Amino acid sequence: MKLFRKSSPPSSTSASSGDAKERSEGQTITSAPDHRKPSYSHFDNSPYPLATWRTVVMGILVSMGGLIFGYDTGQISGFLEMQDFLQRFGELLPDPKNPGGPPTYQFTNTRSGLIVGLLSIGTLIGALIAAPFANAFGRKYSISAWCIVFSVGVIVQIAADTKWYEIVVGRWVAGLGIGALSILVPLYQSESAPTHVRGAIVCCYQLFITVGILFANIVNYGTERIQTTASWRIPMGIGFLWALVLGVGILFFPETPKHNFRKGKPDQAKHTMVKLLGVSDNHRKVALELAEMKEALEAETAGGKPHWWEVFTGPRMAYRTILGVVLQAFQQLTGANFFSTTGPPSSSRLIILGTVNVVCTFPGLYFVERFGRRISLILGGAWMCMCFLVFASVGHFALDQTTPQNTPQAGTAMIVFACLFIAAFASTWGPMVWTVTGELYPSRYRAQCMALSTASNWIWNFLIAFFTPFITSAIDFRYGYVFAACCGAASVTVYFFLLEAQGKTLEEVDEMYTLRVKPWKSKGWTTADSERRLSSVGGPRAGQNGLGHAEDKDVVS
Ligand SMILES: OC[C@H]1O[C@](O)(CO)[C@@H](O)[C@@H]1O
Repeated sequence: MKLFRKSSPPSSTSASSGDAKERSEGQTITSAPDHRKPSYSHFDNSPYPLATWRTVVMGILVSMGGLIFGYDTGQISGFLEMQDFLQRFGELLPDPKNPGGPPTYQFTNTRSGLIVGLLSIGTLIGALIAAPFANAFGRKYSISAWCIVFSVGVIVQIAADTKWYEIVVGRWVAGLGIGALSILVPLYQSESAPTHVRGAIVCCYQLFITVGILFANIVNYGTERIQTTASWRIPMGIGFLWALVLGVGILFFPETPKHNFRKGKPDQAKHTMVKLLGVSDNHRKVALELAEMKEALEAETAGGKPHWWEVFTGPRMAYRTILGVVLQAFQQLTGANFFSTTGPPSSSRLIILGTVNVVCTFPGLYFVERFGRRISLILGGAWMCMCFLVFASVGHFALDQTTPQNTPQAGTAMIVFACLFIAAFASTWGPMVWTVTGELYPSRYRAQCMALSTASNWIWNFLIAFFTPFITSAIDFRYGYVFAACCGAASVTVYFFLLEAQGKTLEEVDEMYTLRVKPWKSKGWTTADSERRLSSVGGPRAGQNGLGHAEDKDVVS
C-alpha cells in the first residue's frame, strides 16, 4: 500500500474533455484569463501521508457514535428474553406452550412493540432536530451534548424497577441521542477528513455500528443465564462507556474546518486541515481547498440568511435532497435487517450474522476509495438482488416450511445466500450510503439535508421492522422478491443520479451537481478552476487574505 500520496500537479489544463463539454452546458463558471495564471511554485506541492495519526484517531473516536447506535439496537431483543427483565416489566399471562398450566411472564405484542419501537421514534425526532443546534453551536459541542441526552435515557432505563413505561421513556430519550448522533457523526467526519480518505473515514461509522451490534449480542449471550437484575443492567450500563468516551473525547478535538470557516474562523479551519492532512502551512492542497471554501462562502453570503425551504429551491437542491432521502430509504429497503429480525431470536445465529457483518465491512473501507462510490453501490445492489432472488426462490419452492429438517439442502443454500447478501451489504450499501449522504450537499444546507436523509433511514428501519412479521405470514419467503426488486432499483438509481465524489473536495462535488455533470461521466471530472481559485488566495504567507497561520489551540497536538 502506498504510504504517501502525491499532490495533483498545478495545471490549468486539468479539466477533462468531458468536463469542458459539461462546463459549456453548465455555463456558470468561466475560466480565468491567461494573464491571471502566475506560477504557484511557492506553494508546497510535496506528497502527503495517506493518513496521519490524528486523522485515524479522529475517525475512530467519532465513530463511537456508531458503537452507541449498534450496541443499543443490538441489545434489546436479548433483554426481552431475559427472566429478570420479563418478571419486572412483562405481564403474567397464560402460557401458550402449556395451556391450562400456571401463567408465565410474557410481553404482549403491544408492550414489546413499544419497548423496541419507541427508540426508533426517538431516533427520528433526534435526527430531525439536531441540524439547527449543529449549525448554531457547532458539530463538536453538539456531539458532546447529545451524548449527555443519550446517557440520561440510559439512566432512566437502568433506574427502572418494575414500571415498564419507564423503560419505554428511557428508550425514547436514548433514541433522541442516537438519532442526533446518526447525522452528527457522518457530518463531522465528512467535514473534517482529508479528501482522499473521506469515504473510508465515514465508512468507519457503519463499521462501528456493526461492531456495536455484535458486541451487544456477545454480552447478552454472556449474561442471559444470570437470573438477577445484573443480566440486563450490566449490558445496559456498558452502553454508557461509549457515550462517555465520545462525549468527553470529542472535546479534545477541533471543530470541523467547514464549520469554522463558515463561522468566520478561517485560521482555525486552516490549522485543523494542515494537522489532519499532515502537511506544511503553505501546502497547495490546503490552499486550494480554503480557496474553494472562500468562494463557496462568498456565494452563500450573497444569498443572505438560509431558509429551510431552500433545501428544495437552492441550486440543484431538490435533486440532491430527494436523492439523499431515496438512497437512505434504499439502504433499509435492501432488506439488510430481514435476516436478523426474522425467526426466533437466537444468540448464536445473531453472533454468526453479526460477525459476517463486521468482517465484511472492512473491504468496504477499501472499495470506497479504490473503486469509488458509484461502481461499488451499483455492483453491491446487483449482487444483493441476485442473493435475494435465490433466497426467496429456494425458501418458497424448495424449503419444507413446516418441517425444514426434511429439506436440509434448501436450508443450507438459504444460509449461504443470506451470508453472501450480508457480505455485499456490509461492503457497499451499509457503509457507503453514510458516505455519499455526507458528500451530497453544500455547507449551507448540509446539516438540514443530512437530517432529512437520515430521518428517511430511521422511518424505513421502523416500517420494515413493524410490517415484516405481517408480510412474511402473508407471503412467506416471496417477501424476498420485494427486497430483490428494491436492490435492483437501488443500483439503477445510483447509475442515473449519483455523482462520483471519490477524491474530490466537498466544494468540487457541489460544483459538479450545479454544473449538471452527467453521473456516468462524473468519475473523471476535475474542476477547471483550481488555478483561478489559487490566485484568489495569493501566496502562502501568514495573514494573507485572512488565511494565514492559525492560532487555534483546540487541536490535539
Ligand atoms: O446503517 C445502519 C444499518 O446497518 C445495519 O446495522 C446492518 O449492518 C442495520 O441494522 C442498520 O439499520
